[in-house]
Amino acid sequence: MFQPSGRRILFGMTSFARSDLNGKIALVTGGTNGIGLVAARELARMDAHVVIVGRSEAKLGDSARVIKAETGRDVETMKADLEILSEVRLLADTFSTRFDRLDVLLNNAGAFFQRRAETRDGIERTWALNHLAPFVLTTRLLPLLERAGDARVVTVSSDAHRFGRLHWDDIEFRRRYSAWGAYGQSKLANILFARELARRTAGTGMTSNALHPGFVRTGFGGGSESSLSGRLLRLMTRFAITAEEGARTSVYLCASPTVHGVSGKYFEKEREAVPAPRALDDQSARRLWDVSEAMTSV
Ligand SMILES: NC(=O)c1ccc[n+]([C@@H]2O[C@H](COP(=O)([O-])OP(=O)(O)OC[C@H]3O[C@@H](n4cnc5c(N)ncnc54)[C@H](O)[C@@H]3O)[C@@H](O)[C@H]2O)c1
Repeated sequence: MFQPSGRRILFGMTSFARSDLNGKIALVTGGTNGIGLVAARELARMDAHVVIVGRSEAKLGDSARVIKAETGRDVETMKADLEILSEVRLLADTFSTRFDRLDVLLNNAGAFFQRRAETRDGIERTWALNHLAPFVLTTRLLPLLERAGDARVVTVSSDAHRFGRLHWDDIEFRRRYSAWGAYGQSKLANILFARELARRTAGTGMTSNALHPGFVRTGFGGGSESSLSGRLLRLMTRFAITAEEGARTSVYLCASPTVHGVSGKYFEKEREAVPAPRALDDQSARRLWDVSEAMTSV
């Protein structure tokens, strides 16, 4: 089992008073690129013991070296393709063998898919990666999160949730695929999931929040340049903020003392924000939990 070291560094990029995460264990999905890489680096800089998750061993190694070079901190890596349910479960089980608790879980990995495709499990990819993966990873890691006493689960949603709705009768867009429809639905699900997790863990000390990182210049939307919406997305990135800026709200929710005990909320620009009314619907949040359990309990 992991034993924390005793080193302290207090400097960095965030606008809130720097936290000391010495001895805390943080798991960051999508920690090899974009927002997740910056967030992982900042948590490491605050002395957390950080584990990054990615699909490629080589990319994980490169990212760990970058973080080490910039912070002096070692980060651990765990390989998993989060589109595949068995790999999400294996990741949670491997993590649970290595560590006896988890203080910070940053559900950050996500993507936009221009064309409909299914995973090896036969599940539509956007739904599998953006919603079912964080659902399975978090629920499977709940015993470790509970053991931490005041664990934080932070789920990266998007302002795109505002045009999303839950297509209960066709959640995987089998009838007619819309890339933005699928993405918006998954990001709405992120907020409803964070909210329902907060409700279920109320009073335990654990918190669960969701956020919009801003419009961020990252690898996001890569591979969709051939379509009109993909080209538009790439054009618009000129006006986007940097990954350094885009990681701020994630790091804030993972580490700031200001949000200690705050749960079930949605944040933008390091401030609580009001999501779309659909994202505040507790009945939908409960239904989503049941549907997600049913879809992943095979
Ligand atoms: N960039 C934006 O403008 C923006 C806006 C709103 C929300 N977001 C959200 O922010 C989060 C991070 O995105 P980003 O902008 O840093 O994009 P990115 O493409 O740079 O990073 C996404 C990360 O997810 C990982 N990932 C993708 N598929 C995976 C898989 N199958 N298994 C494991 N890991 C996988 C990638 O390796 C990468 O590390 C996403 O959830 C995205 O929906 C981004």
